[in-house]
Amino acid sequence: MIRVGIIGGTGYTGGELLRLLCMHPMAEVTVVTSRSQAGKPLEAIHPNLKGLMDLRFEDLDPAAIGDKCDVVFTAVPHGAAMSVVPGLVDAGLRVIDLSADYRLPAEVFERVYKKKHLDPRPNVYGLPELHAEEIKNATVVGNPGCYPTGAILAGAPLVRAGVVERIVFDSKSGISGAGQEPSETTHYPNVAENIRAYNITTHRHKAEIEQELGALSPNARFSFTPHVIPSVRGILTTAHVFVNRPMATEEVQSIYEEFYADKPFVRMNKPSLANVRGSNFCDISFEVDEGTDRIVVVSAIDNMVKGAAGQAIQNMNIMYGLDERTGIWMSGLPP
Ligand SMILES: NC(=O)C1=CN([C@@H]2O[C@H](COP(=O)(O)OP(=O)(O)OC[C@H]3O[C@@H](n4cnc5c(N)ncnc54)[C@H](OP(=O)(O)O)[C@@H]3O)[C@@H](O)[C@H]2O)C=CC1
Ligand SMILES: CC(=O)N[C@@H](CCC(=O)OP(=O)(O)O)C(=O)O
Repeated sequence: MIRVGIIGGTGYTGGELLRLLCMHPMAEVTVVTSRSQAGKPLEAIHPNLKGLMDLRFEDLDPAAIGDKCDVVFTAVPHGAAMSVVPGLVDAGLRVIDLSADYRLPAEVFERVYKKKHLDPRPNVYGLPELHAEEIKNATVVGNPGCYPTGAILAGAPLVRAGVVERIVFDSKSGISGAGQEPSETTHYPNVAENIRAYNITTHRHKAEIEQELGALSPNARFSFTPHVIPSVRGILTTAHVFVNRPMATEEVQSIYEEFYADKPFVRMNKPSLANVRGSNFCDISFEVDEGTDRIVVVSAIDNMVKGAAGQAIQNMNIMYGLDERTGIWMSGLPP
């Protein structure tokens, strides 16, 4: 059994890690930390866990966690993770960080997040469909952001094929992406029956998209605009892909099928938030805009699963030599 710790277990992604790990046959959660709820049972914050996990929230003590765990998920805000990760690594633990602290090189992080990086180290970008080999042996994995997961998976096959001039990503997210702390933007009357674009040209996730897709084709250009929609979960991304030569539907289809041939969590399937809710799938489809230089690619993920906790468990499976589907394959054990 892999012994698992969760730092920040009261939050949305911490709760989602707990929900999914209940179903993992090779992992056992042994420690869950919280600054605000230490001493209380998990079900005080996550009533869905009643009768499933007999644990209490604890204070964060890296040495004690080192004795009780093999791997730790840090599910805390940006900037907070890099304060705790060095202590966890010193205690002999492997870390999968759900925040943005280990996704970008320190100098890029400092420019984008306008914060000093306290723990610069080579980053392993935890998108298994692109980086499984590096993830296998990593000590610290930077789990991707939710928007970049849907955007990169939508664009990567055509970008790697060398046909892309430019992609404009237009993404719509459910409000759980903003975390459990209430705010004016998450207040029900401001979300219900409403759609809002924000950080229209400047969202911090553009740097992750540029890092990953730019590595596949250095001259391609990328734009990204996020929106919040009145849903709790899910991100639908429409990628307007401008290509440098005419392409037939059959050619695009075979580029996607080949790229994702052995990637079980990416399905060529009509994307809708309902089809991926609660699952680790990224569904993708496309349409060639005949007579123009545009191909429209659409992807859908659950931001809390493939965009966060599910992908983090997929990374853990790869780090421990398990089938990457273990515990997160909806029909139980992989065949
Ligand atoms: N929500 C989503 O869809 C996604 C989120 N992420 C990222 O994952 C991380 C967690 O997100 P999410 O679960 O939504 O966040 P939440 O705000 O829901 O939860 C974060 C938890 O971290 C703890 N915490 C808050 N501040 C600090 C701090 N300074 N030091 C230590 N612990 C702290 C809090 O628990 P307590 O006060 O009890 O200690 C809180 O419950 C974030 O970095 C987020 O950006 C990534 C992908 C998707
Ligand atoms: C709707 C919403 O507010 N979304 C968040 C992204 C959440 C996320 O998962 O990204 P990180 O892991 O990088 O925080 C935002 O735009 O900041």
